Amino acid sequence: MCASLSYRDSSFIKLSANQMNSNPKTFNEQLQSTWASQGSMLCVGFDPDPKRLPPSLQGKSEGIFEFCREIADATADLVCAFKPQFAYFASQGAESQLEKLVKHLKNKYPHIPVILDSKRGDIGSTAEHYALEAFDRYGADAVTVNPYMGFDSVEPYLKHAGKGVIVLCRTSNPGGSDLQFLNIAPSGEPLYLHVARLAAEKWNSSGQLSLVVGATFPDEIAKVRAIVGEMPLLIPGIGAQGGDIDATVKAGSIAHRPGTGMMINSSRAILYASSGADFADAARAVAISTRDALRAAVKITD
Ligand SMILES: O=C(O)c1cc(=O)[nH]c(=O)n1[C@@H]1O[C@H](COP(=O)(O)O)[C@@H](O)[C@H]1O
Repeated sequence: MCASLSYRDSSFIKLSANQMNSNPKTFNEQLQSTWASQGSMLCVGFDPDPKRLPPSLQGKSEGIFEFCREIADATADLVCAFKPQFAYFASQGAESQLEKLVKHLKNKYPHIPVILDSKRGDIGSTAEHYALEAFDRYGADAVTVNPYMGFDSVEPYLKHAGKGVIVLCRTSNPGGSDLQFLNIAPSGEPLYLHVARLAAEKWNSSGQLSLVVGATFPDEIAKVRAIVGEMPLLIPGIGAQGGDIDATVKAGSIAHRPGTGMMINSSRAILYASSGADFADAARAVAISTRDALRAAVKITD
């Protein structure tokens, strides 16, 4: 973006409308497109904690929506995807604000895929309804899913052609090791690698799957990448969780396609860059520096 053009200018919005004409259909196609057109692997996450909203929005009837909309408008040219976190809305009874946010994103930035992070996992008949919730009610392009109840709990999401299904593999939290690092019979490999292998070799005939691997575990990202080929990876854990950007990008890169293959998420470090009235500008500044650090890491790796 040229220096004189602000993200608040109408010509900036027209740029997005033009990109709309070449809006590809599936989640994976959208990602391939934003990796290229935005030159970014940054995913901005919306985790709107009511206690951390700027004073002007606290207690306001649509304060959560307004906060997220401002951040989205300030960062839309910097991201490959957006990721609203369901619990932050549901805990406040703010589902209608989540619906409104996704509508805003899809109307104004139809080229940017929206991931609903709800980490659902249940028996097939119930999973069918979680899939309807994500794709029909909220209009998300992709959803995070917990695979630890097995394939019949993942399959209902795959029936929604073209939608992305992002399966937890090696999560970013320390406690993920309690189960995901356990070596399992007969191969003796850790459970998370078994999940990666199932995803790559058995579950992905429709090409809709991605995997979650935490930036806090770069060695594990590399092991997963070696198994899954070019499958997209959602990588949370930079920013507030302290994951190393250079190590993450090195580990998750696809050798012959630099700058693709990863949605590297940051939520709190961007959302709460300032607690004052300048929160959107401050979020933009951190998003720019994060995107640029990711770009620089791609150059080192290339
Ligand atoms: O699926 C996720 O998005 C996710 C998986 C994981 O392993 N770790 C993880 O932090 N997340 C989510 O990614 C976001 C990380 O937020 P920050 O730590 O604030 O950047 C939160 O919404 C988490 O729920």
